[in-house]
Amino acid sequence: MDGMQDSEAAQRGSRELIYVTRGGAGRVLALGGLQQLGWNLRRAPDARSVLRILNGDSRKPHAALLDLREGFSQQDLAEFGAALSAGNVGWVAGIDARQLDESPVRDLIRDYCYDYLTLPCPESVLNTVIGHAHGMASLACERGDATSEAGFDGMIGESPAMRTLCRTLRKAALTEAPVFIAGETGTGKELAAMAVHRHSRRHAHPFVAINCGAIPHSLIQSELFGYERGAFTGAQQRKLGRIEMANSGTLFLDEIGDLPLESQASLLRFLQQGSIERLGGHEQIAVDVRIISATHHDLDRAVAEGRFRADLYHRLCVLRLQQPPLRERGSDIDKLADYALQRYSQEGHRTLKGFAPCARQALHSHAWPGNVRELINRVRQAVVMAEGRLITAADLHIESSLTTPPPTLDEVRDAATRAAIERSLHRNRGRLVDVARELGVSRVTLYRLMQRHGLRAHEPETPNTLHIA
Ligand SMILES: Nc1ncnc2c1ncn2[C@@H]1O[C@H](COP(=O)(O)OP(=O)(O)OP(=O)(O)O)[C@@H](O)[C@H]1O
Repeated sequence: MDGMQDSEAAQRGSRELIYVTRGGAGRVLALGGLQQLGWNLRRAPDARSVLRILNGDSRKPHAALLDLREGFSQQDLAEFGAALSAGNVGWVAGIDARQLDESPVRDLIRDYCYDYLTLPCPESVLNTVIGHAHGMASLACERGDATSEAGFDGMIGESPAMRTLCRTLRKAALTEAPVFIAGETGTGKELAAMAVHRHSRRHAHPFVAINCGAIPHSLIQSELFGYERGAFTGAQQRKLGRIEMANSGTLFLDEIGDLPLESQASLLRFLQQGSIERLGGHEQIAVDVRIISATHHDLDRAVAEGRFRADLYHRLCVLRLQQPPLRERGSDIDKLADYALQRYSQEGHRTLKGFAPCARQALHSHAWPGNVRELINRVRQAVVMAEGRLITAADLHIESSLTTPPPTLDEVRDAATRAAIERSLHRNRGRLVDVARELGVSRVTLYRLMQRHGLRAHEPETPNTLHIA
């Protein structure tokens, strides 16, 4: 541990305070009074030291004071992201007033901090503000413990993948950083976004969702930014856009990958300026929203292919979460099925007792391309259609998957080998020497494998020949 620690206070179960500073010993001494107030003070000069402290005790709530008055370059600030979103920490930035004009400092405060203070300030003020930050971090921990059985904020699931996700969601709720949720359709991205909002300090303000993929391109600008009366034919009165409706709260941009390039530029401008202009309006309107975005498309690929702006991508993907597909969530499938049965049981005409063994087996052999949404819909339909006391695989309409047995390990290995050789042949334009080298096998082995998998070596490509007429 760097710096000081009041062991007496620690024994009393004092509150943890991380003090991040590049200032001299005097800075730390100036906070000495806080130890008497029950703070266990630990000094960290950089992001790595913060992570080291949190790794030791990641579940415990901490307050942290990030004293930005001296010694931090822009690069240092950029590197703080991971540390500022780790653990259960309520961050408070300490700055001198002029620093509020510096956009890296403003961004850091807005995205990650519970509050900020201009330093120096009276000890009582400091104690109150970091006390509140610590209180918020403690609340997040309590929620975590209380909901570990039933999932996070209504999200059913206790699989390792869901536990990891819920831990990350709780941390995300403690910050203001833009969150990007990736995941297949129906995995619960919107539910996760609502959970972050409800557990954030914006919870008393609106949560506004917009599905960028479901709105015609010609209407998306007016949906997002609103319009003034007379802005276009048919605009008979002023209409607020979704961004403005979400003021002080959270805006959930679903299927962000479908946002047309024109709207991407306008959204980026809004994120940079913190203000919007309604269509047909001339006034800049300041709007304060936290952005959570999601998509089931591969956004990295969309950036690489020029369909999504890289600068907007970096603005949106500060905290990146991955929503696991249902097929990777093991016993969560049973829990979700039981939950859906309980929820919709009154819709059926007879009292159902649960799932027959064949239904349980079917639930686990199905690939769930539509994930949780598909599972809920199938159970709901089965509740209505079931004729016995137990829901069967046939009631769920997934019996066909039972007739296809899952692949054996040998089959999986064979398929992977064949695919790897095919890809390498393609990459190396059929040159077997290079394919063998790339795959780490001898040429003889490669021939043998190709024969076994029915692969033919096509003619290696020769350089283009120039024909002169
Ligand atoms: N863990 C969960 N516990 C309970 N219900 C869930 C869970 N995950 C998803 N659901 C339910 O599944 C349905 C689909 O969830 P949601 O709309 O959040 O998915 P999505 O990933 O945003 O889908 P899409 O990509 O199609 O927009 C909703 O009815 C939601 O309530």
